[in-house]
Amino acid sequence: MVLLQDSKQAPPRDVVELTGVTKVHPGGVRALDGVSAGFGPGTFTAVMGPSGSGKSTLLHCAAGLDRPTSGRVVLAGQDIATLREPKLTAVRRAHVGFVFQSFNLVDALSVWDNILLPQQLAGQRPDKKWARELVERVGLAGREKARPGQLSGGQQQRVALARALAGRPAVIFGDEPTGALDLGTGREVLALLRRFVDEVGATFVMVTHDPAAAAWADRVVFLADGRLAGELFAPSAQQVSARMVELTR
Ligand SMILES: Nc1ncnc2c1ncn2[C@@H]1O[C@H](COP(=O)(O)OP(=O)(O)OP(=O)(O)O)[C@@H](O)[C@H]1O
Repeated sequence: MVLLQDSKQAPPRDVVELTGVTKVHPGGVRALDGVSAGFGPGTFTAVMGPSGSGKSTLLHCAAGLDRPTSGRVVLAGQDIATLREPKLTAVRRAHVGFVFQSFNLVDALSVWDNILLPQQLAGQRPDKKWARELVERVGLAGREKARPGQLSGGQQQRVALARALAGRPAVIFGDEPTGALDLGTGREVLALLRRFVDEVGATFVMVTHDPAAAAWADRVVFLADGRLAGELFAPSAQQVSARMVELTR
């Protein structure tokens, strides 16, 4: 995991840095329009904005799932905006973890094999000691042999979180990671995410529609019409809601 640097040293470089990122989708929709934003190591950022404001597009461009039309995206020290396949996939597999709303676990594999799968796909030797620690940290010790279908939604998302962290990625992106969970279970998953940021220095960037979920972040970045529309630091859910009301007016 990323170790936070001594405060006397220069501030740590952002693990992901977008500069003037514009994305025009096929059909001419300008989903992002000159967005510049950085995500520092050991930080938890929520990305919010009205429907269609460009949140998913931002996440996809920052994670190397999509290429911007123009601008730079530096991920773990490499400009990925112009990188072609299969190099882009290699960078993504080495440095990025994902947590999705729908968990995206492989039902034919056990919990343990799901957690190790991304490292195996990346051709890395799985770090089993770290994977065991992750299973414990997410509260699933003893359930390693279970299939995802035998687990509750909250447990499945905890497996997905362990899977995202198993390769010690520079950054983890979450697309509505609590969107399919009930309130209490969602809160448990967010508390876990928060602990991974605070205790092991993980870097987490999450798109959400939920002000209560965003309030777990250190920083909330707002988008409107594909442009940055301000940010709030360690806000309450009420402050996030108030800002969203302003943006949707
Ligand atoms: N693959 C695509 N092809 C064409 N247009 C797209 C594509 N993906 C997104 N768009 C358009 O780009 C704009 C931004 O979409 P995006 O999904 O990034 O917004 P969002 O803020 O994540 O929305 P939501 O909150 O509804 O998920 C929208 O107008 C959308 O219709």
